[in-house]
Amino acid sequence: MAARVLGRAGRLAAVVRSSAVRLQLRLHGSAGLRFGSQASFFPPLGDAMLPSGSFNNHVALITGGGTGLGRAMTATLSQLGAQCIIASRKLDILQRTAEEISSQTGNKVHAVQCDVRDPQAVSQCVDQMEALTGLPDVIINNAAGNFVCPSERLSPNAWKTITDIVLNGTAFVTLELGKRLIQNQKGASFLAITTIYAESGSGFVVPSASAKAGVEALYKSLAAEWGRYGHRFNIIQPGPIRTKGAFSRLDPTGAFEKATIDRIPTGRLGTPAEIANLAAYVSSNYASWMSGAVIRFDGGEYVSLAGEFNELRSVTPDQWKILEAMIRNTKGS
Ligand SMILES: CCCCC/C=C\CC/C=C/C=C/C(=O)SCCNC(=O)CCNC(=O)[C@H](O)C(C)(C)COP(=O)(O)OP(=O)(O)OC[C@H]1O[C@@H](n2cnc3c(N)ncnc32)[C@H](O)[C@@H]1OP(=O)(O)O
Ligand SMILES: NC(=O)C1=CN([C@@H]2O[C@H](COP(=O)(O)OP(=O)(O)OC[C@H]3O[C@@H](n4cnc5c(N)ncnc54)[C@H](OP(=O)(O)O)[C@@H]3O)[C@@H](O)[C@H]2O)C=CC1
Repeated sequence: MAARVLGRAGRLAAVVRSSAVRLQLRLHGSAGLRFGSQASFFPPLGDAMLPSGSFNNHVALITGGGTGLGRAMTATLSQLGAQCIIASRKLDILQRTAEEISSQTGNKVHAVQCDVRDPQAVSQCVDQMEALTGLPDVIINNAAGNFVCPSERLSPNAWKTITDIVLNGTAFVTLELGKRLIQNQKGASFLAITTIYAESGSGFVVPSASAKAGVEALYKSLAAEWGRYGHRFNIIQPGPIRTKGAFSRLDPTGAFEKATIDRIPTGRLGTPAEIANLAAYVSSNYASWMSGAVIRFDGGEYVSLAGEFNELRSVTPDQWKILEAMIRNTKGS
């Protein structure tokens, strides 16, 4: 019996060896299980998750709240009762978003122009906010700038532009509000939106990776320092979620979308409504014991990219029979 199995394994191994070049186990080819079909196991839900009224009597500031993920977070917080202030450079876009969300939720959304790179503009934005709503209970640092670019093509101003928006902008908003909140003895939840590559680093988005890593250090540090003032600091690292702002600058031709989805274990991109629900939870009183947390929200993309053997997902059951036979057939080292 054992001899028969070994004989069969030997023949299978010979087949593998003789066609090694042709077969190459097609690790990167289309012979393996197609990824993406598993998305049906993980359908995104769009409704607000928290009980209605969870943010009644709360004021929330969302930077970059006029578009993309910031807009979705604003819509969810507003639906849950918050009075929101959205701030960024383009007042016309902010005003349109504010009107649309207000008319849907019945809760006021204020639009305030602010370039977060300019500390004076940030201070004026907070003045305006204090006059409109008072100081906020919830601050979401979501504004960002990014584009893919080989690092040897980056000018000093390109580097400065991204790091100014992402790291300095987040710091200016956080410090200005933090100081005023401390002075007024008012607690607050601060949330920063970073990326999964803030942790790993990534080529071709080096200013963004460096600045987002700085944001994470800032928020973890302040979580430790400012808990005594009633302030919580948390971080969400999103994986790919389709927005015009991100995809037009990171994958302008759409050439990388399929490969991106193929490596995500849940088989799909995230949705703005999903991250909005997470941001709402983290910013709510239901999460009052959460501080200093870094929450990766990426459908499994990070671990999928990290594991050295994960490409073996492409090996078919028939190929596994051959591989297993070869491995079992090996004697000694
Ligand atoms: C499906 C697969 C792929 C998708 C993967 C998706 C997710 C994976 C993880 C994603 C992480 C996402 C992180 C993000 O942050 S996405 C957010 C993107 N949104 C934005 O960027 C919105 C705001 N952006 C802007 O306003 C501009 O793009 C800006 C950042 C360039 C800033 O605008 P502005 O202040 O007007 O700056 P400019 O004067 O235009 O430029 C300043 C400086 O930069 C140089 N520069 C601009 N663009 C490029 C480029 N494409 N390449 C190289 N250099 C560039 C520009 O020339 C200036 O430098 P000078 O030296 O010439 O002065
Ligand atoms: N979508 C994705 O797949 C991912 C997104 N992220 C992060 O999510 C967040 C939202 O990105 P997303 O919604 O996709 O992209 P958007 O481009 O839609 O959002 C970026 C926002 O930042 C604002 N902004 C840019 N520069 C400034 C500035 N100098 N001052 C004030 N506001 C500014 C923009 O408004 P305006 O132009 O009016 O200033 C815009 O509303 C970002 O932090 C991004 O890094 C992270 C990982 C993945």
